[in-house]
Amino acid sequence: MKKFSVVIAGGGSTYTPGIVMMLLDNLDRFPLRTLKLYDNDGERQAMLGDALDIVMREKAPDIEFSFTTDPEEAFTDVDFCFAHIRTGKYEMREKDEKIPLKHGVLGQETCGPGGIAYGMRSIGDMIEMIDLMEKYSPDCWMLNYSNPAAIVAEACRVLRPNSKVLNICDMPVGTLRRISHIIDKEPQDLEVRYFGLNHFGWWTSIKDKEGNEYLPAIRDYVAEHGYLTQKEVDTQHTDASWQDTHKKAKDLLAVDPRFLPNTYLKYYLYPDYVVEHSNPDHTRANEVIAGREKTVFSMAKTIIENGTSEGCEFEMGAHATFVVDLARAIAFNTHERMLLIVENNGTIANFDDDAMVEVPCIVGSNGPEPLSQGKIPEFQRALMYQQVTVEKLVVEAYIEGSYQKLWQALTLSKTVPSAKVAKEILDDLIEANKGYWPELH
Ligand SMILES: NC(=O)c1ccc[n+]([C@@H]2O[C@H](COP(=O)([O-])OP(=O)(O)OC[C@H]3O[C@@H](n4cnc5c(N)ncnc54)[C@H](O)[C@@H]3O)[C@@H](O)[C@H]2O)c1
Ligand SMILES: O=P(O)(O)OC[C@H]1O[C@H](O[C@H]2[C@H](O)[C@@H](O)[C@@H](O)O[C@@H]2CO)[C@H](O)[C@@H](O)[C@@H]1O
Ligand SMILES: [Mn+2]
Repeated sequence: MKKFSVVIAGGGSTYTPGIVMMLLDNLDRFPLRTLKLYDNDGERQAMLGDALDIVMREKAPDIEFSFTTDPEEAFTDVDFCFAHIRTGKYEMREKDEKIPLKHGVLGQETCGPGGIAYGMRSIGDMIEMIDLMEKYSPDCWMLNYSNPAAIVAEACRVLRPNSKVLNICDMPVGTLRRISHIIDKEPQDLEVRYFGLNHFGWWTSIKDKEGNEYLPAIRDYVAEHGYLTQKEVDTQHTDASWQDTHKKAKDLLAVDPRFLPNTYLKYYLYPDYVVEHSNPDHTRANEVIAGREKTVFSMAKTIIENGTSEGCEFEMGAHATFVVDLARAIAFNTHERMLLIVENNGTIANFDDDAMVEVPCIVGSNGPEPLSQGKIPEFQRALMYQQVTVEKLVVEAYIEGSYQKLWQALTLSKTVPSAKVAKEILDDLIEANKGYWPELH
C-alpha cells in the first residue's frame, strides 16, 4: 500500500497528540512515511514535538518525524495537510467569549460575536497557509478543521475557489456516536441525511444499511434526555458545560420535533438561556486552559522528563478517525459518505447556490460529491439564510476592510439584540483584535 506524507498545521494544538495517536492506530488503513508538525509558535510546538518525538521513536521508528516553524520545510513533499490552527490561541478565545458577555450577549468560540471575531482573525492565516501548501506541494490536499469552519469555508470559496481544501467539522461525527449508542448500533452501521450550515443543522433521517429508519426512536429518547447517553463517549465531554449542551438538545428538538438538531443551535434558539447560564469571568476558554491544555502539556512534560512514554500515554482522539476516513477517501477513492462543508449548488434545492452548507457527500479522489437533500422547510431556511448572510458579510468585511459590513454582520446575528449593542461590541472587539484584524474604515 502507498505510504503518505502528512503535515499537521497547528502542531502545538491540544488536539495534536490525540491525532498523532489516532494516526498510529490507523497505520494499516492509512500508512505513513513522513509525519511533520508545523506551528508559528515554536516554543508551544516544541513542548509537544519533543514528547511526540519520543512516542514516534518508540512506536513507529520507520516513520520520519519532525517539527518545524519553517513553512518551506513543513510544506515540501506532503500529500495531506491536516489543519487545526487557532489564530490568537486561547488568550484571544477568552476575549471572544468575554467581550460579548460584558454587553449581555452570549460569548462563544464559533457562534455569535465571538465566532465573528475569530473568523476575522482566521481568514488571513488560513489563506496564507493554503498558498504555502500550493507553493511547496501543489498536489497536496488540505483537510481543514480550524474554526470558525463556516467563515473559513466561505473565505476559501471566495478567495481560493480552486484550491484543494476540504472543510470538515467533528460535531456531527461526535453526535452520531451518541445517537448510535441510543439505538445500540455503531456509527459505521448508520447512513444519515442532514442539512444545514456548519454548527447549524439538522438530521432528517438515520437509517441502517438495510434501510430501517431510526429517527422516531431516537427522537423519543432525545425528547427526554437530549443526547446524554449512559455510555461516556469521550473524556472531554464529561465536562459539565458539554453535558449541559447535550442535555439542552431536548429543548432544541421541541422547536421542530421532525428533525434531530445539531447541539450548536442552542446558541441561536436559546441565547437568553446561554447568557443566564454563563459566568462572564469564567468561560469555556478558562475551562479548557485549566483542563485539556493543562493535561496535554503536563503529560508532554512528563514524557520528556522520563525519556519514554511508557506509563504515561497520550489519549487517542478516537473521534478524530474522521480525518483518516477523509484522507483515505481521497487517497484510495473509497467513496466514503461523510458530512462536509461545501458550496450548495442545488444540494438543498430551495437554498442559495453560493452558500457554504454542511451536507452528506460521497468522497473520492476527485473530492466531495454532495448528495441532494431536496427542499427544506421555511423555518430552517429562514434561520439558515440569516446566519449564512452573517458569514458572507464577515468575509466581505475582511476583504474590503469594511466597518459598515462587520457592523451589519453583528447586527444580523440572531444572538445580538440591536444595532446599538452590535456597535458597542464591535468597537470593543476592534480594540482587542489590534494586530490580528485588517484595519477597518
Ligand atoms: N472543526 C472541528 O470540528 C474542530 C474540532 C476541534 C477543534 N477544532 C479547531 O482546531 C483548532 C485548534 O484547537 P485547540 O483548542 O487545540 O487550539 P490551540 O490553541 O491549542 O492550538 C492551535 C495551534 O495553532 C497554532 N497557530 C496559530 N496560528 C497559526 C498559523 N498561522 N500557522 C501555524 N500555526 C498556527 C497556535 O500556535 C497553536 O499551537 C481550533 O481552530 C479549534 O477551533 C475544530
Ligand atoms: O470547547 P472545546 O474546545 O472543548 O470544544 C470545541 C469544539 O467542539 C466541537 O468538537 C468536539 C466534538 O463535538 C466532540 O464530539 C469531541 O469529539 O470533541 C470535539 C472537539 O472538542 C466542535 O465541532 C468544534 O468545532 C469545537 O472547536
Ligand atoms: Mn466543529
